[in-house]
Amino acid sequence: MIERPLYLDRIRPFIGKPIIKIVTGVRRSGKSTLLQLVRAELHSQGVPEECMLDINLEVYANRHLKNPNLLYEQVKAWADSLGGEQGYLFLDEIQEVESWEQLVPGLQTEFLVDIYLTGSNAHFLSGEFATYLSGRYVEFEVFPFSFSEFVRLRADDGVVESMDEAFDIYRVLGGFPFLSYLGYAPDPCREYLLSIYDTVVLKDMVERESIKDASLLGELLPFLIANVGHTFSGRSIERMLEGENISISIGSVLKYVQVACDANLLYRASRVDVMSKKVFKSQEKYYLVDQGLREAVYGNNDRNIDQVLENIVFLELLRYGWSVTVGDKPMSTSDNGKNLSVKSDSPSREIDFIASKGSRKLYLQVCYLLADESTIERELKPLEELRSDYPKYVLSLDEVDRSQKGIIHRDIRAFLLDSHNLLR
Ligand SMILES: Nc1ncnc2c1ncn2[C@@H]1O[C@H](COP(=O)(O)OP(=O)(O)OP(=O)(O)O)[C@@H](O)[C@H]1O
Repeated sequence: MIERPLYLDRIRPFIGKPIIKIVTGVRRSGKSTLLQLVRAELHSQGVPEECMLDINLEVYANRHLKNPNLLYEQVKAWADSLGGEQGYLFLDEIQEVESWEQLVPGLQTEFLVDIYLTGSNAHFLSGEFATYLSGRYVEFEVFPFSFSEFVRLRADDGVVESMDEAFDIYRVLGGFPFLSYLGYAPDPCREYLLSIYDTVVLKDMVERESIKDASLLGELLPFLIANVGHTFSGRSIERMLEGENISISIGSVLKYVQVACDANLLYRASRVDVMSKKVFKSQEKYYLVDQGLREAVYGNNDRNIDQVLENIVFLELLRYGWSVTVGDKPMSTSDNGKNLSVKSDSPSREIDFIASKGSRKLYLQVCYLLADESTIERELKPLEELRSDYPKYVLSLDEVDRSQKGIIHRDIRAFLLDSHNLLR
């Protein structure tokens, strides 16, 4: 098991404080394991085992605890036994408990225990949840491994390889932690990733949202996954699917896309005019929570390398808490706006990502190789024309440094390995 300082550093200030800690994220991204890391940290600080109660509500042996009254009784018995010592309560897959959002805040106030919950995001979005827990929780979203976590895990597993070799695996198979147990062998990894995909679709989308036409969703999702990083509109998708004899209304497209976002499968980057800050409706781009899922569902990660690299950088920015939009028409503009942006369709005018975090901002272009003068011009020009003191990056797989005119060129792999310093 590798440490995940990216998340632990964020959770740490809240440990022992009277606020509920909720760990969300796509299935199998490492939420339960993160809670184990929190427990290990408490342990190393001298918190005795009996002061921690860990209940996984998906385990068969705990099925009776899905009844909130029985869960309440069990927590009460444990809390009473602590004789005034601080208790730490870990409830894994809390959505399994009926009306959990009514139970949990009461546990905190009645027994003064420090509470940690996990569940997939889709389950934390209900109106009920907001009513009962508003202002009483902090949320931490866990993503599959970043490239640097992936490299750390490979090193822990004793694998000796170059950064390029490691990245070639990562950009195809992605960062789901369990893949290391499969030795990153392509076929078993593909099967494993498809099983995650199927579970997310079935449990977090179809069942939860009571989607009647699951087969339509099954047709739409692979299409969206194939097109990550491309500009999207409900109408363009409707038309393209029509070409394949699939009939779907714009309303259904938009609804299904939202459901995929709620399930932490897709992430939206809206497009903004860098000058006016106007948001262009329906010209968004979507990215997938993990590029390995794209390879499993659609394939072609090797061929569609530009899209995959964009996806990797977008997710890295989210991991570090940046908000990301797509930037349009950056000609002769200055930048006081918030958010990160994506490319427009007029090549010389787009900026792949505008990322914002508090008062910080970054402009980033992502491409495979700055192979010729026209590519260099296309990628660098929009940044050159932007009058801004914020850092401007061009990220590619070139090893030759093409930094110029205030634009920092970085090898994507090196950027990702240094993101703890650059993006924190
Ligand atoms: N930090 C880590 N180091 C090594 N392996 C990990 C790490 N985190 C998770 N894993 C492995 O990945 C798999 C999934 O992890 P985990 O069960 O924590 O995910 P989860 O998000 O809680 O899953 P689910 O959504 O199904 O509840 C497990 O096999 C676990 O051992």
